[in-house]
Amino acid sequence: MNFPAIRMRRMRRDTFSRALMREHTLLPTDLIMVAFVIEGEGKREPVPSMPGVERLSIDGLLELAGECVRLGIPALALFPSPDASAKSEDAAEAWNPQGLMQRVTRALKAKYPELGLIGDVALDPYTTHGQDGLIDENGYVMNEPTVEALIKMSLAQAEAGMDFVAPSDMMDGRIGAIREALENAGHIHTRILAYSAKYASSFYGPFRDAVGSSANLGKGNKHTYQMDVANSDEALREVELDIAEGADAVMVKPGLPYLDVLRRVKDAFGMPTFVYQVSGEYAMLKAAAQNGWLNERAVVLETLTAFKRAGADAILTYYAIDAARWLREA
Ligand SMILES: NCC(=O)CCC(=O)O
Ligand SMILES: [Mg+2]
Repeated sequence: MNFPAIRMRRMRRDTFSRALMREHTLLPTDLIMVAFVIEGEGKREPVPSMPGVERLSIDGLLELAGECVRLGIPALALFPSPDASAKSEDAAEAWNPQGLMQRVTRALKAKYPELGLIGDVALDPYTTHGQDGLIDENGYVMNEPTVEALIKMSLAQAEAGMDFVAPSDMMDGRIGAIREALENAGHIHTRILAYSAKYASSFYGPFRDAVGSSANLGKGNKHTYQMDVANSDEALREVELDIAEGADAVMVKPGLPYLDVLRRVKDAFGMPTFVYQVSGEYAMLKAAAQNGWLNERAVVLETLTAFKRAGADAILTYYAIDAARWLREA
C-alpha cells in the first residue's frame, strides 16, 4: 500500500501544479468553423433545430470568415444549401463553375487568402432525392457513376481555389479517383480531407434541415454507404484504404459518441485526424444550455477538450467561433 507516500491529490492542490501536469490544451488553432451557404444578398436564415446557427449569403460569409481570421481559427468548412431550383436527379449544379460554392470560394479567397477553405464533396444538397450519390431504378446509390460526379465536383471546387476538398459521401474508391483527377489537372496542392469513418448516424438530423435535404430524403436512409454505428474494426479498414488512396487527412464523424473510434484511428495510423462535432451534438448542448440545465461554455469546452484527449488534431464544430472567444477570454 503506497498511501500516504503517493497522494494523487497533491498535484491537483494548486492551480500552478494542475497547469504543469495538464496533458492537452485546446487552442483556437484546433478549430474549424462550419458554415451553411445560401444564394442571395444580405440573407441570414436561422436553422430552427440549431439555435444560433444561420445560413448565410456571401456577404455574411465574408463577415464570418473575418471573424475566424481575427480569432485565429485556421479554416472554414463550407456546406451549400442551394435553392430547390438548383436540385436535380444528376446533381449537375454541384460542378457548375458559376455555382454557389464556386462563387463563394472565389469571394472568400480574394478577401481572406490566409483562411483555409474546406469544401464538402457529396451530392445530397444537389439531388432531388437527398441521397449523397446517383441512384438506380431501385433507389440504390450507384458507386462508380457517383464517383465520376464527385470528381467533377472536386475539380470545380479546386479550380475556384478550395484548399481542401472533403468527400463526405462514403463511396468506395473516390479518394484515389479524385486524387488522380486533381493531379492530372495540375491541382497538386489541393488537399483531400477524407470523411473515412462516417457513420449512418441519427445525429445528422438538424444538418439535413439546414441544407434542405431532409424533406427530399423523406423516409430514406444512408445505410448502404455510411457505416454501421456498431462497428469500429471496419472504421480502421476504411481509414487504411483512404490513406492508401492519397488522403491528406482523415475524419471520424460524428464526434462525442465515437471517441473510441477516434482514438483507435489516431493510434493505428498517426495521420492528421479530424473529428466532426455534428449538428445533433450541437443541438443537444444548445437545448440543455437554453433550458438552464447545463453551463454552455463549460460543457462545450469540455467536449472539445475531450476530442483532443482522444487524439483529434482538428475539430469541425458549429461552436468554433464561440469557443475561440471563450478561450481568448479565459
Ligand atoms: N456531410 C455532413 C453531414 O452529413 C452532417 C453533418 C452534421 O450533422 O453536422
Ligand atoms: Mg471508404
